[in-house]
This record gives sequence, C-alpha cells and structure tokens, in this order.
Amino acid sequence: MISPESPVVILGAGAIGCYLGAQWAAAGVPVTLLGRDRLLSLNDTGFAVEGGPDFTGAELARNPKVTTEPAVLANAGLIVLTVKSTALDAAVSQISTFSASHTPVLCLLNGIAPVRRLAAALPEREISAGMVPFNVVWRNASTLRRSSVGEVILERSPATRALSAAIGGSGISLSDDIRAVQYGKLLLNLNNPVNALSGKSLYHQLRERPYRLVYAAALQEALDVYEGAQIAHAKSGPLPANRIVQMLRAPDWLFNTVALRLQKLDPQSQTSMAQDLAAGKPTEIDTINGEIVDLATATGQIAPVNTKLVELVKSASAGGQKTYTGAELHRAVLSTP
Ligand SMILES: NC(=O)C1=CN([C@@H]2O[C@H](COP(=O)(O)OP(=O)(O)OC[C@H]3O[C@@H](n4cnc5c(N)ncnc54)[C@H](OP(=O)(O)O)[C@@H]3O)[C@@H](O)[C@H]2O)C=CC1
Ligand SMILES: CC(C)(CO)C(=O)C(=O)O
Repeated sequence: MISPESPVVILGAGAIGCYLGAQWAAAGVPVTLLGRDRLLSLNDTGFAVEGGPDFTGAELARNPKVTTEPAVLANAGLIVLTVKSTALDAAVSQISTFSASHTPVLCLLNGIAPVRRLAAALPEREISAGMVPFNVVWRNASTLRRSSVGEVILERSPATRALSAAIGGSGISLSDDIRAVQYGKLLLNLNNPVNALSGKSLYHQLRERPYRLVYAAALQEALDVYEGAQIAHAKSGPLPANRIVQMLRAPDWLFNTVALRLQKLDPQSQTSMAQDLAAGKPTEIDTINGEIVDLATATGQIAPVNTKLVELVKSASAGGQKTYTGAELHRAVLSTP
C-alpha cells in the first residue's frame, strides 16, 4: 500500500530513479530517493528535470526526499530498484536486511538476468519487472534531461496496478507479457557497447554508418539466437527489429534524415554504458550483450559479434583501448576471423 507513511522508495537513485521519482512525485505520489552522498545537496536545492511529456521546459523537483539511509526501506510501500546490475547483489542484501518481507519490489534494470536473480534471492516477495525505453542523462549535478521518447511498461501485478493508479496512469502501461517486452528492449541495448566505445553521444554515434553496421550485426545475431532459442520479443519503439536492422544499414543521408527524427533523439543523449565507461565504473556488459552470448551457449548456438563486443568493453574497462572510430570498431568486431 503506497501512502505518505509507506512511500515508494527508489533504491539506486541515479538517472532513471531520479527522473521517475520526480515524475511520480509531480503526480502526487509520496517518493523517497535512496542514493549516494552526492545527491544529498538536492534536498536543499531541488533538481531541474527537462524533457518528456510531464516536464515541459525545466521544472524544479523539490518533492522527492533524498536520503542515503537504507533504514527508509523499513516503511516502504513499494521498493523500486534502479541500481545498475553490477550493484544488484548489494542492493538485494539491503532489501533483505532493512525491509519487511511482504514489501513488493519493482525491478527496472535493463537486461533479463537481474529480475531473475532478484526473484531467486527474494522468493517470498512479489517481484515485478519493468522496462524503461527512454534515455536519461545528467546535464550537470542538478539537472536531469530525458533525451529520447517512449512509455514505461510494467508487468501487471497488484503492486504495479497500485502504482499506476496512484500516478493516474500517465506515462506507464501494464503488460501481461513483460518477458517479451524485456527481450525486445534488450535488442536496443545491444548498441550500448557500440555507443560506449565510440566516445560520442548516441545521436552522433548513430549518424555514422560504420558504427551502425556493428550494431546491425549484433542485432541480427541476437534475432537469430532468439529464433534458435524460441524466445519471443515485443516491438520496442515504432519499428519491428528486422526493419531496424535494414534501417541501420541505410546510407547516412537516409538514416540521418528519417530514422533519427523518429526517435526524437537529442544531441546530448548517451547510453548508460557510455556514462559508466567514461566514469571508470563497472559496466552492465555481462547482462546486456553477455545475455545473448549466454543464451547462444545454452542453446548450442554461437554469437561471435556480441562475444567480441563483450571482450572490447571489458578490455576498455581494464585500461585497454577506450574509444574507436567507426572504421576501427567495424574492423575490430566484424573483420576478425
Ligand atoms: N540511463 C538511462 O538512460 C537508462 C538506464 N536504464 C537502466 O536502468 C538502470 C539504472 O540505470 P541509471 O539510472 O542510468 O544508473 P545510475 O548509475 O545513474 O544510477 C544508479 C545509482 O544508484 C546508486 N547505487 C547503487 N547501489 C546503491 C545502493 N545500494 N544504495 C543506494 N544507492 C545505490 C549508484 O551509485 P554508485 O554509482 O556510486 O554505485 C548510482 O548513483 C540500469 O539497469 C540501466 O541499464 C534503462 C533505460 C535508460
Ligand atoms: C534507452 C537506452 C536504450 C539508450 O539510452 C538505454 O536503455 C540505456 O542507455 O541503457
């Protein structure tokens, strides 16, 4: 039950957690943001949120209270998990230690494995999965910007029905097949390492065909692996995945005038993996492209393109080559035997 005494607690208040927390608080939902020290100053100043249908122009979000104290989990009516997958185990242990065993958890992490791991670690809980389609970046220490389009989709459950009712349904839809939605989203995330290794904004990376060809190869490979493993995926965005592959292969003049407009990407957009790699943090590569590699292995298939992307990101994280021109990345991923 969500109420002022039992707020929504967002565990892992970063780009996505703060954006959604501000959006839900603006709709009248009691929200507490549980994050790191650097967020605490936002309690005094508030933070500006730009972009998206609920924030026309920059709006100051003062409502969500920010804390670093996991003890707030004890009174949560709903825990919304928005940490990176690399921080999942520590977050699960905080949930177990501090919250009541009946408190539901909504998992908004990218990838498929995180929600499975969560359900396995907390078998007594109501666990729901969700999918965030759009990109959010910090423009500076107190300004968040949503830089692409789409609607959040949540698995239909008692907890998500209550959340959706509390926010008046806006910006969220409920699904009875969240697994297909997550597998559909994973296909978009296969570009994350390409974006991270380009060192460019998403908008500028996608404008260069050699980068797009690498992403197209990773995406086509994933579609083949899904087919071999009989995995259903939902459409994520306006085009089906096979049309996205075709579109990515189009010449720059066509892609840059048609496809980029459809996504309404703004020039500052940057994938979450690019943000991590640039900040020297561990990346989610194992739960993104690594998921395709694991699925291929489990079903007797191979996934050399995604395997190579995993390798390159791990090498970059370990101090190896961090940025690649389009031609360099194309050669490194697609020209190896
Ligand atoms: N950013 C985006 O545009 C999108 C991201 N996603 C997905 O959403 C998820 C969250 O991504 P994003 O918001 O970018 O991630 P961020 O890194 O911006 O936010 C996570 C925040 O949680 C903090 N944190 C980690 N563990 C804890 C803990 N136990 N207690 C309190 N705070 C904690 C992190 O701090 P620290 O770094 O110091 O550990 C970080 O500040 C990921 O799975 C991502 O793939 C999905 C769609 C779009
Ligand atoms: C929205 C998208 C695909 C790109 O920003 C993303 O999920 C991410 O950055 O991890």
